[in-house]
Amino acid sequence: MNPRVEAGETERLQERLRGAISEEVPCKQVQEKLSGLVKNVHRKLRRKYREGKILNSHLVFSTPSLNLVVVFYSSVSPLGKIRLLDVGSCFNPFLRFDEFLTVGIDIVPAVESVYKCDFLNLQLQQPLQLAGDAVDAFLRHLRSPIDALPAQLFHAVVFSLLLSYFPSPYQRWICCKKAHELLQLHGLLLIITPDSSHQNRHSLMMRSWRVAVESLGFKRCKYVKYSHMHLMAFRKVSLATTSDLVSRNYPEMLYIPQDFHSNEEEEDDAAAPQQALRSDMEDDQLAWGFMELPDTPYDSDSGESQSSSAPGFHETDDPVLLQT
Ligand SMILES: C[S@@+](CC[C@H](N)C(=O)[O-])C[C@H]1O[C@@H](n2cnc3c(N)ncnc32)[C@H](O)[C@@H]1O
Repeated sequence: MNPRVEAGETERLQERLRGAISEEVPCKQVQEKLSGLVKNVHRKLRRKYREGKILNSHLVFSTPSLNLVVVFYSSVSPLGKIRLLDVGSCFNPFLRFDEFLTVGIDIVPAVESVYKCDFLNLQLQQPLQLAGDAVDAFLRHLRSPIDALPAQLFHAVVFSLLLSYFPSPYQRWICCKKAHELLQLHGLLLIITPDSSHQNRHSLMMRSWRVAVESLGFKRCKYVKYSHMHLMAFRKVSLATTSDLVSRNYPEMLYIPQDFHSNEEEEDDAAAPQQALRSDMEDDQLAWGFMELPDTPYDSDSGESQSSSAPGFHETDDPVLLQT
């Protein structure tokens, strides 16, 4: 049971969910607009990074996840590259890592190497019946825009700062479901999602996400909380999803605090432009908020602090990784 769903709240949530589903098509234009706005912030962040003012947020966030993918697959697939799909890739940050055959997709790509693709509307096709080399060749010859991909194509799918971008839990759910279909059995889904609170205030939310994602046929094998970030790795352990999807309302378990803001609150925000405008100093502070130090993780899901100083890679409960 979703811990946030109390008596009487279920109906309201279902109402919102129904609204979100029916609004999906016009939503595309809104998302493209939103995406443009976010890209401006990213452009600013990258400029400041180049000027030496901040670290590259993506690389800092992603390092532990990269370690996880590389360690995992070096045992399973010693030959060939790790086929990695970066959804909402923006500027293709994984391209520079030799270990990966990276496919970056985005609804509004910021660089030419990223393929244009609306992941929510991506069509899934039958898996390719090809040898590994031929699958790699297929990926190297993709053309933009991508409207469809074969199932079971990738070793890893990355959602870095993607899920919280969507305005409805149902859309986050669709993303996780597509990731499950696109992954080979034992493949990894890596989710990196921001958290406004550096305490473990949102640990119930993360537990809720875990239940929802696992119901699709995943098993969580890694979780790290940085002060303003959650990193989760899920392994695809089953080709099938659970059969009680509807009765358990799993999609709504992928909630974020903003989902519970009322329309009035949203309108108040929109009607107060001077509050939304930030000074350069506030922008800098925001940028610093994106910067994470990889040596201060703690597991807010268990309530335990992780004291190891190894930068963000502490594997304790993944049987395959333990064998390596
Ligand atoms: C917050 S940015 C994250 C960028 C990058 N992954 C990172 O970690 O820095 C979210 C990205 O998701 C993209 N996006 C939003 N909706 C999408 C969709 N339906 N399909 C593909 N990408 C989408 C946006 O264009 C944006 O580039």
